[in-house]
Amino acid sequence: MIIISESKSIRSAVEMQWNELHRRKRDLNYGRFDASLFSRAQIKTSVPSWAKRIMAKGPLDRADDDCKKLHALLRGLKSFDKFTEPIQLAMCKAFTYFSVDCGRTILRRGHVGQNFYFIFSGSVFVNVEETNSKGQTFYKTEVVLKRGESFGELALLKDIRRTATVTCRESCEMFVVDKEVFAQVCPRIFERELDEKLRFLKSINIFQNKFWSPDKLSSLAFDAQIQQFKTNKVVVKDSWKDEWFYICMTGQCKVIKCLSVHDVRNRRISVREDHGLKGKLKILKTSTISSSEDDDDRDEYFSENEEHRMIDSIEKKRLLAAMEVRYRDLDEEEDTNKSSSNLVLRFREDEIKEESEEEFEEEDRSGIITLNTLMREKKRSNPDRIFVFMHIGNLDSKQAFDIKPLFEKDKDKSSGLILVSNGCKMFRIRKETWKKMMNHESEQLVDHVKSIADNDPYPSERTIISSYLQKCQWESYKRQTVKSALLCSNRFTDIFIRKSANKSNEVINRLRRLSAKSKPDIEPMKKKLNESKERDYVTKWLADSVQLKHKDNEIRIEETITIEDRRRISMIVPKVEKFT
Ligand SMILES: Nc1ncnc2c1ncn2[C@@H]1O[C@@H]2COP(=O)(O)O[C@H]2[C@H]1O
Repeated sequence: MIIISESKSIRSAVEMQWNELHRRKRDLNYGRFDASLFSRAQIKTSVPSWAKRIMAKGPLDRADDDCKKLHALLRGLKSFDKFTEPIQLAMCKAFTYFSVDCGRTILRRGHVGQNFYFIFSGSVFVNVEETNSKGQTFYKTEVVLKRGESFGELALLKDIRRTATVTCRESCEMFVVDKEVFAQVCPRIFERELDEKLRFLKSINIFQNKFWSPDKLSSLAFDAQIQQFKTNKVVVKDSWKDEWFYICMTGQCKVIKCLSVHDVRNRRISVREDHGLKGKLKILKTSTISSSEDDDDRDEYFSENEEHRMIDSIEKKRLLAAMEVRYRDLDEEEDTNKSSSNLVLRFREDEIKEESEEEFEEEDRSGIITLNTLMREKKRSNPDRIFVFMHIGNLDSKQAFDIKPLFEKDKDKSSGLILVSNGCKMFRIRKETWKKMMNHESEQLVDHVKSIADNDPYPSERTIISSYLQKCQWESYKRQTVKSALLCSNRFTDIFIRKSANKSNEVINRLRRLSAKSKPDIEPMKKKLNESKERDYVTKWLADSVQLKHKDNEIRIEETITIEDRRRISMIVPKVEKFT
């Protein structure tokens, strides 16, 4: 028999928020026609009445055909598919049907376990008790489980009390296995899962050490979870704040750093000027970000406004760009053999696609969001700030993600790294479990893990900011050179103005305004472009166009220019061809 607790349980903040939101929605929609009740999704996810009738029979009264029918209904559910077919059929003989309304408590932490549950429809909150720094206990939603997932196995497997409180998030339909049946058929499958986790742990660098006793590894494996993520789903929003420590089992993830331009501007980080542009290009004012060697060198081509304009255009495009940066650490910078082109960041506009509101809703329900949603969340919570998302590396199979937060405190409250799936299976260990375990471990073990953390492959925040600033400088330099090239070549400007007359008065006016200013000397700029190691197409094109000798037919400008330049240059390109 299934007993649902009638008394009110202590809710987590997430749960209360959810209930409040849904109460308001319900009030708002009261009396309205609910089309969702008739949607295909709804029809598909309710337990059919024939299945309920089968489950109303006792196990001995169920014919083989009944079991096969139930089996066909449940096949495809993630948790159910973990079991072998004979076990699945055995469970079909014993399943009972259970439906529960939103807000009810299904099982409570500390109680004796009686059942194991498969969720057929709806979703549940798994709430665990936590203690804050003041010693107060509170409930926190650990995870939201949905259709296809199961819960309630820990108490039955380990013969312990319930480890969490499970409450109903949306009205749920469940298939329930009694503990006796569970004890007969299920443990083997969980043992196999535990074996898989143990084998994986042992294959990871951090755990290959004689100081990890088999017992320690087993308890880590028992507490660990395996999760799968589809492409573009956010695995970790912030590595400093996440309560889990992740290792990639299969597939790959992108490691992304979110920079707030506001913070960048206020950090006094110097930009190394070692890529042929020394002393000339300071996008950021020396009052906000200093260049260590050249504070007094005010020979700037670009004002702060210039930078704002560039950032604004990014903003307008809602780009909050996912960028690619290959970096080198400032500490390594003595190695002058490395090409400065390593510092180039590339916009990945293609990755920022619009999402429909529906998709957004769906993600909210599952609790896992996409990178786009995370970007929007950031923007929404800090509307005055401009964020830049930089792709700083990848996480491949058997690699652990950002080990440092396991040892260090986030002293300066800077944000950590973001992990986004490219399609992956992840292994996660609760940081709390890890820390408790490490407290009792030998110093050698701690040193072993720390030494691995020290070889973390990700650049420091300082390096990332420095690389970003260099990128800004370079983009700005290129933009200014385009401007100069336009001004210097009368013929070019004339054609541009004439041909675009019908298209945009604004552009023409802007060009006229530019022409009114004094023309910069193009020769030093040309020299810089030629000297620069960054020989991309735009550079080449600009250098050549000044001499009116370029061969434009081969130039794939679309691939190489920044978003803002593209607007300006794409209008020019057809005319450029006439020079050949
Ligand atoms: N962090 C978690 N992630 C997913 N499920 C959990 C988590 N913690 C507890 N549970 C589930 O919640 C259940 C509570 O009862 P049990 O301890 O029997 O088994 C537990 C697990 O099935």
